[in-house]
Amino acid sequence: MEREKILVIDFGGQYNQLITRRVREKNVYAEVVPYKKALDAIKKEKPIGLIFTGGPNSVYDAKSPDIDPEILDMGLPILGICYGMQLIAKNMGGTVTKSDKREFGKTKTMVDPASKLFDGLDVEQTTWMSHVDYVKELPEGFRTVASTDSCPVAAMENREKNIYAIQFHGEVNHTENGHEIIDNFLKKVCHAKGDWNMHDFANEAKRAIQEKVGDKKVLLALSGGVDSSVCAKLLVDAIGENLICIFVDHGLMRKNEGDEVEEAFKDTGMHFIRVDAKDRFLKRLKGVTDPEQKRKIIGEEFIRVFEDEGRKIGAVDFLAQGTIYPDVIESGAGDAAVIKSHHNVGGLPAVVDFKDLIEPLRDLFKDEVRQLGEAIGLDPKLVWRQPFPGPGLAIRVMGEITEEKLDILRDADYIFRDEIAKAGMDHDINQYFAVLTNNRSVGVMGDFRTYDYTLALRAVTTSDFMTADWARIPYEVLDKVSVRIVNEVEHINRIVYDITSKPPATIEWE
Ligand SMILES: Nc1ncnc2c1ncn2[C@@H]1O[C@H](COP(=O)(O)OP(=O)(O)OP(=O)(O)O)[C@@H](O)[C@H]1O
Ligand SMILES: O=c1[nH]c(=O)c2[nH+]cn([C@@H]3O[C@H](COP(=O)(O)O)[C@@H](O)[C@H]3O)c2[nH]1
Ligand SMILES: NC(=O)CC[C@H](N)C(=O)O
Ligand SMILES: [Mg+2]
Repeated sequence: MEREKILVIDFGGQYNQLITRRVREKNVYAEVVPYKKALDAIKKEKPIGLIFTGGPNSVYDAKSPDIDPEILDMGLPILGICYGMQLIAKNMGGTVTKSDKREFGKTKTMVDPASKLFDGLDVEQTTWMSHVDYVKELPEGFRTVASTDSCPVAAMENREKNIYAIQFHGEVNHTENGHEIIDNFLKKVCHAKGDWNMHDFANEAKRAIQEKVGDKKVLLALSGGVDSSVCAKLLVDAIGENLICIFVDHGLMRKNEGDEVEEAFKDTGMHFIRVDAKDRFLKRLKGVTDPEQKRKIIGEEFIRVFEDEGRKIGAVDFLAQGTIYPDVIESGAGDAAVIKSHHNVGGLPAVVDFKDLIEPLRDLFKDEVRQLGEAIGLDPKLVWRQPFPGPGLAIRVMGEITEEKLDILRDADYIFRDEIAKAGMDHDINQYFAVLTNNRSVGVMGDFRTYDYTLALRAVTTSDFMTADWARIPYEVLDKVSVRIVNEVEHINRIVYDITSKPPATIEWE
């Protein structure tokens, strides 16, 4: 049976993957397609509808991304968002112009509930806008179905042609009823049944893996974290004994973590290898202080370890990794800016043993990965672990990495995690850890002067790790953590709590 699918046509917007995710949340499968490949993809995939994304350009610039006009005549339901709406207007005979003021942020919007898009909603809505260009004249056959004080056409529709468009971003949470609007498009315009779920995703991912791998061997980079553990389960279900899991103990793990990971996979029947690579990682990181340089060295060294292990096994064609969407986007995929280079993104180095990468989770957000883990029956302890970055404590020791600093950080971090668990907050806070800053300050202990490190505590709440808020940990808990750490861990005499959200900060400090 053909699965219902929505294609999200990418014009370079920041929220494209978020759009696909909103669609998947409504139990309709969706995937992003670059605009240049849209026509081919439509013919091949036979979607039930299209969504055109936003984008940074202006439609009237000659060099801007455009749509193949044939697509607008195929009779497929279309939802244009922002740039996507402007493209529809331009291509169908309307006009788009630059406004003299930018409309940005939450905006009062009057909608017409008689439009299928706004069915069931009140006339007055809050939407989230981010644009300077706007549709000045409607294309023929369209009518206005929403407006704001400064934007006469905040949404338009052509019922006969099943083409709908919104100037605001319905995919972001700041648009009060964005979920309903997208759901209306799916159910009332595309007539989606909405019967897709993570079990289907798992089955298709397994089938794709089997097809790609055949009877060859796959080496999985397994950290014991959520993403690679979900990958391990998916792969072992798909290819059984042809899967070999390599856990690299790079000496940058948290206290006791290496043993815990080994314990978790020991009796699963999977082929599991723990590699002690501490010396080679620390040697390469010696004297390195720049965060991006640390990340690049670690990413490269990981691959070299996998290669060495692959050679020992012989004839391993594929390297699998638990790369997920936020890793990809923050490392600067497509036209997005590089925030930080995640160690596992950027593809394989030019000279490498492996023929290809297998990354079945590349399109998913963290919480979707967890849903998938639950759907395929992964141990809940693994599904609900807090994430831990591949470069490990290397990016939590500011400045140069030494064994002494790593040990200080491990002990302090352990106490912080222990107290959070004792306070029963380990499920409410999505990620929490300590950072050893490169700052020293003067203190007094037992009548003596100390001149020691400042430790920072970081704790955040988030569902997708793309944005995050700092966790409101009660003072009493922070107090306990602080007293314990300065008493139990030598060389820390001052503790600060990080109260920045993401953005503008990131979760990790480097
Ligand atoms: N110590 C390690 N040994 C082997 N592979 C690793 C290690 N650390 C990271 N990786 C690889 O890099 C990928 C990305 O790391 P990342 O930390 O984002 O994911 P994870 O560890 O699987 O899950 P989580 O985000 O929950 O920690 C992992 O999925 C895994 O394939
Ligand atoms: O595997 C990883 N390799 C990396 O290089 C990396 N950098 C950040 N992280 C994790 O990603 C999430 C978002 O982190 P940031 O807000 O610091 O970018 C948080 O969960 C971070 O712990 C990484 N994970
Ligand atoms: N976010 C967008 O898609 C912006 C579209 C267009 N560049 C504008 O400013 O109106
Ligand atoms: Mg990890």
